[in-house]
Amino acid sequence: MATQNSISCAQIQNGTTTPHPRPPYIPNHIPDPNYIRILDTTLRDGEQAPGAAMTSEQKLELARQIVKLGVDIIDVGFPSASKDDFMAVKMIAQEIGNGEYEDGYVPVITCICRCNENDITTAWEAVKYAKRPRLITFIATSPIHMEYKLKKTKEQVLEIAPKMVKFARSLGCNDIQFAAEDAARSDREFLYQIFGEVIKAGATTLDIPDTVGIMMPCEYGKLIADIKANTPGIHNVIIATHCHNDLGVATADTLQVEEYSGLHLQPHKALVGANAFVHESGIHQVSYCIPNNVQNFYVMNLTYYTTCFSITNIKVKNKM
Ligand SMILES: CC(C)C(=O)C(=O)O
Repeated sequence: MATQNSISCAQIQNGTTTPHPRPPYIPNHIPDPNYIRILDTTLRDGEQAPGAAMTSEQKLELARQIVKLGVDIIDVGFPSASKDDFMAVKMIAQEIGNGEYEDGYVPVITCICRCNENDITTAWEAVKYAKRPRLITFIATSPIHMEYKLKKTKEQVLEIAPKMVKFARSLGCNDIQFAAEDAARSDREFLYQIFGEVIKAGATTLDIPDTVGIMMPCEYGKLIADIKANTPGIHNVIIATHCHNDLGVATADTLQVEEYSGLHLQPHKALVGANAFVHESGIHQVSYCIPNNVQNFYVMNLTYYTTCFSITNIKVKNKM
């Protein structure tokens, strides 16, 4: 399978390509504070872009290419969406999820499911064939989504989320990513509360999506920082970012995320890299920061990884 490990922030900062040893996989903890897990969601969120539908065979073929990048986690579909997507997840879990990278790492295979028993059971039936299966279960937490899409109150959502995480656990899944859909437009206090509850229920990763790509970089960075500072039990889980590019600011958002994670952009990145708009005569000096501690953090389909890995994974979503 893959020919190289994932990259570390030190590598990005130095612009080197020397493989950084991948730490052992523990669902809710990354033993090396300088290591950042990469989740590729081309086959799930990428495929949800209008007009981007793939057959299960095409998804399997693409999954065979994606693993060559050495990504840690692959989000491969939405099994409840269709029989074919169920098949795609199952086939990828069986083949790719039982393979091994050259460094001995077995990639995590994941898929999404709404916070209800049917979706979770269906998703588990599809993904459980992988050696390292993960479920991403999500529910909307913003007022607009809860009122008009879910037609549920905050209290109901707060009751459902931990209950469904426990349900997923009861099926035998010990790697559960909980996503607060539309987190960017959600009430902060509510986020701290629901995240605290799903951690207690057994979630191993918290996923904080800017679902409609609405946030400016400083706002997204502040959201992550606030969640880190205020969520009970946050040190027992991994934080996952998930930026959409609807306003064309996913790269900029990622740069802010960069500040909190200590994961730095390669200097030659077009437009935003340290070398952009700088010439050799030496009059433009650009400072470069040393990474902070980045324990328990990973990034997901961020645009500068799309540059590193040549994955195009930008999607347009219908707005609620
Ligand atoms: C379901 C979640 C993870 C999502 O894709 C989003 O909110 O953008």
